[in-house]
Amino acid sequence: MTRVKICGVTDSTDRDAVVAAGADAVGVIHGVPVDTPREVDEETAETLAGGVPPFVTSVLVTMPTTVQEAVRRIDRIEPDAVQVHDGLSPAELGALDSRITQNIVAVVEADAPAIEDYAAHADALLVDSVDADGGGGTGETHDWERTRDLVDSLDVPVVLAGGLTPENVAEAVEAVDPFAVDVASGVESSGGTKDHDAVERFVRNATRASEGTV
Ligand SMILES: O=C(O)c1ccccc1NCC(=O)[C@H](O)[C@H](O)COP(=O)(O)O
Repeated sequence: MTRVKICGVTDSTDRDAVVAAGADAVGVIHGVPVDTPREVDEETAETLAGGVPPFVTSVLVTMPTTVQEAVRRIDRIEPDAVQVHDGLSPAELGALDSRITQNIVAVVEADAPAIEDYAAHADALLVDSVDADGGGGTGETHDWERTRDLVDSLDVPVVLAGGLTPENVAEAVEAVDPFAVDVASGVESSGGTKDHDAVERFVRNATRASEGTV
């Protein structure tokens, strides 16, 4: 069963629509030193994460430069899980793990070196297409074959992200068989605003593909 994370919600209307569509996880982006319409301020991140109901996972997506910075953010926002893009080494992820109760999702590029080191210090890996500044939300796909190899070889759950849409997610699920799929720009009507119909189609198409009912 492939789970679904919808990333980069910026208001409660979109958050609630994502939950109503049946997503397993809702991503809230805060503390990223890149220009993105999906980032919210700390107070909004706290409110959005706090409004995610039981049995759905709130995920803080962030790019800390130190463990201390990450801990402070997580303590304030109190998400169910944290997704760390860039900035922290595998050893620093291990240090972070010892200071928080949340699961850590480490973001890697499919062809990055030392992926096994990140896997050893994280609860899950998210394989993404990353821009020059290390940020996500690129809308670009990457080599799904490589991600499929990681699914087969690693012990941790592997999440597929990057350029997914309601139209290609079924093919992606069939090709990679990931633990979860993740999307941000592919289900938007404009930057930072979710298209609720696209969110529903994404969740439906991912779920049906993983159940083999496409
Ligand atoms: O989405 C962003 O703008 C972003 C910026 C900086 C760090 C992370 C970001 N997104 C994280 C995600 O988990 C996205 O869902 C993932 O990168 C896929 O994005 P997309 O290709 O737009 O579906």
